[in-house]
Amino acid sequence: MDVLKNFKEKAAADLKRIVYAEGYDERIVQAAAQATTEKVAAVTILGKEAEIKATAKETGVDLTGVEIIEPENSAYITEFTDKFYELRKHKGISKADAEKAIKDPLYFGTMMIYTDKADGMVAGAANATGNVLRPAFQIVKTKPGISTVSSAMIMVLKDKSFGQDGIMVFSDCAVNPAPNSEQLAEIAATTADTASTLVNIDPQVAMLSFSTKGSARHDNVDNVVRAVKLAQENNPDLKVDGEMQADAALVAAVAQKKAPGSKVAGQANVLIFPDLQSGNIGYKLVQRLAGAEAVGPILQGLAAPINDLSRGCSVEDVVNLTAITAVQAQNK
Ligand SMILES: CC(C)(COP(=O)(O)OP(=O)(O)OC[C@H]1O[C@@H](n2cnc3c(N)ncnc32)[C@H](O)[C@@H]1OP(=O)(O)O)[C@@H](O)C(=O)NCCC(=O)NCCS
Ligand SMILES: CC(=O)OP(=O)(O)O
Repeated sequence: MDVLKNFKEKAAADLKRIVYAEGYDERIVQAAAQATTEKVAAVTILGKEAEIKATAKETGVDLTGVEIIEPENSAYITEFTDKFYELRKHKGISKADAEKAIKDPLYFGTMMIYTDKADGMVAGAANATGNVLRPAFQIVKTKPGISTVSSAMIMVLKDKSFGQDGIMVFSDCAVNPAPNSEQLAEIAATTADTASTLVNIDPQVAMLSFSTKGSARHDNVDNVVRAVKLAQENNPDLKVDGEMQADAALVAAVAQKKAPGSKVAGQANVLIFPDLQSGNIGYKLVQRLAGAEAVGPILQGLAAPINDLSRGCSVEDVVNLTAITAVQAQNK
């Protein structure tokens, strides 16, 4: 299964408008040209028009068909400022604070989505994750029924014996530093949904720990044990089990010894990490040491698709995440 080709084909079938907030980054300008040529999305770049055009010239890319908006000089400033002020005035912000925030391309781009001027946003090539997340949390907020936004990484492994034909989904690798049991249980269910709707995986969810079925005792283990119970109770049809170590989740022979009788152990294709330290470190190790392609982080649970890039991203990574964001917008 060529996952990324699938996303691009789906995106091209019903073109969505995706905003790039970081027009000052060369990779973003190149990606805008590529995504437009490949018909992955209709792209709007935010930033200084003269600078963006100069970057395009220097890097030899053609921006025909790409929309460029300068937030500071945009006709939308008053509308966006008023809307943002209404959304955040209970937090004590002034109109001047609202206008200052809205001139930041990350807030401006998020407000374009909120006001239906765009379908999704991709940012984070030049910004830390927190900067991309804050406007999303403050403006578009969560989908009905979801309280915690989290993230999924689609891992395309070289060894096709793992996951579903080498495809696995990891979470949470980007958002919640220390999820409690309720949040972990919700992250498990949301990630299973992402796995089935975005990559057509029949989810088998392992909730990871340094303990398998009571082999170790610690408060951190108890947090995962409670999360497993909640995830099972709240989603009776979901194949979810734990707490288990990564080897028990992935290797049938180990699963037989450590978690006999588990319907998930040994064949997990969705891995839920107990916290952000393990999740972020875990995906980067698999990416760098096992040569896996790591697509994401894809934000899940937001009311509209906004996705964060790693600052180490390539132009191809930006185009791939654009395709995924566009497909999320189609599924919205
Ligand atoms: C996500 C993050 C930016 C939240 O920032 P914060 O300033 O600590 O969060 P706050 O507690 O002040 O919350 C800000 C708002 O976001 C909301 N929020 C925070 N986390 C949320 C979540 N997971 N889902 C939904 N809303 C969330 C809060 O409810 C709050 O809303 P409000 O202002 O309307 O009351 C922070 O948790 C973070 O930095 N996470 C790690 C990101 C990271 O560095 N990842 C590693 C690299 S990918
Ligand atoms: C997802 C992630 O780790 O992002 P960054 O590398 O930008 O911190």
